[in-house]
Amino acid sequence: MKQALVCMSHSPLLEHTNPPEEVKAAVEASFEHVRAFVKDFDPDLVVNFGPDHYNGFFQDLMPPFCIGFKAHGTGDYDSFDGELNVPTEIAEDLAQFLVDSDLDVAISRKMEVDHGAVQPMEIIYNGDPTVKPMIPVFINAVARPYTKMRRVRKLGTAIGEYFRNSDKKVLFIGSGGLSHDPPVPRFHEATFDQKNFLVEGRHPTPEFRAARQQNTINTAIKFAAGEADIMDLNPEWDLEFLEVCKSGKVEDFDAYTAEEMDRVAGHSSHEVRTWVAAYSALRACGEYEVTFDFYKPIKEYIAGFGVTTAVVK
Ligand SMILES: O=C(O)CCc1cccc(O)c1O
Ligand SMILES: [Fe+2]
Repeated sequence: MKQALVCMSHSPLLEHTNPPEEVKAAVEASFEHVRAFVKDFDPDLVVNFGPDHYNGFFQDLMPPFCIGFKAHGTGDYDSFDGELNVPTEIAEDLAQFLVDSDLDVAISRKMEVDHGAVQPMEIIYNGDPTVKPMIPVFINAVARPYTKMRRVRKLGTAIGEYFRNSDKKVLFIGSGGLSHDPPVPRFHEATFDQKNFLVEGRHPTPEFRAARQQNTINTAIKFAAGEADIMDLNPEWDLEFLEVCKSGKVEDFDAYTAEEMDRVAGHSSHEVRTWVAAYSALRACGEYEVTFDFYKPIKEYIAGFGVTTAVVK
């Protein structure tokens, strides 16, 4: 078994809000399963498909995709703050392969990644995402225009092709989703100050960051109480998406459009793009089997919370 996958929702609220005990226990049990799965697979290398929430990427220069040659964590919500363990030469070679495959990706030698990118690795490796070499692949999930899902699938497929015959054991990670609508400003609906933040907000003051995070926490608490002004979770949409993941028919992801996702699954449902890339990468390595899946809509986390593992058959 040379390739495996973990796709899971993330939420910065895991440590900040309080779902019922049985919900917390079920989520923790799913994390425990993922840890055991990865321990057993024992990857040599991780390819981490992650979104960003205006901590690393802003609208001064927003690429659809970016391969990190070097990267560090921004430490938002007490997530990992420091240099990540990126195998630069492999990342460079991968980027060349992608361009040669007609996939014109951006690259960064100083990529900043937030909780959305590092949380699965932190969960798997008890808080330390540097335990294994990791290539961070950024996928825009917050700023229009969104690439077609087909392009995300093609990116994932090409990355899978790159690793298909590698002698390294590769773990593909997708982080985010499923349906959810946390309070991330959207440019055309934003106030003057929010617009300024979306363009110029890199490296905020500690006070600004704390206020922003507190606003998300307050929204989650209100949402759980049925009082927040954000879109509801959509378990039906989530379960359907999980069925596509399980089917192995990654072309079926192409039918998802940004308009419909915004309308029915919330403005951050675009984070499932990371799953589409990861599942497409795995599929390019061979027929796969989903070996574990967990799902619960969790308002306290503002997330249709899904966790899956898969291996090439
Ligand atoms: O910090 C932010 O702007 C958004 C935080 C956030 C909240 C709930 C679910 C998520 O996936 C997420 O990222
Ligand atoms: Fe997120």
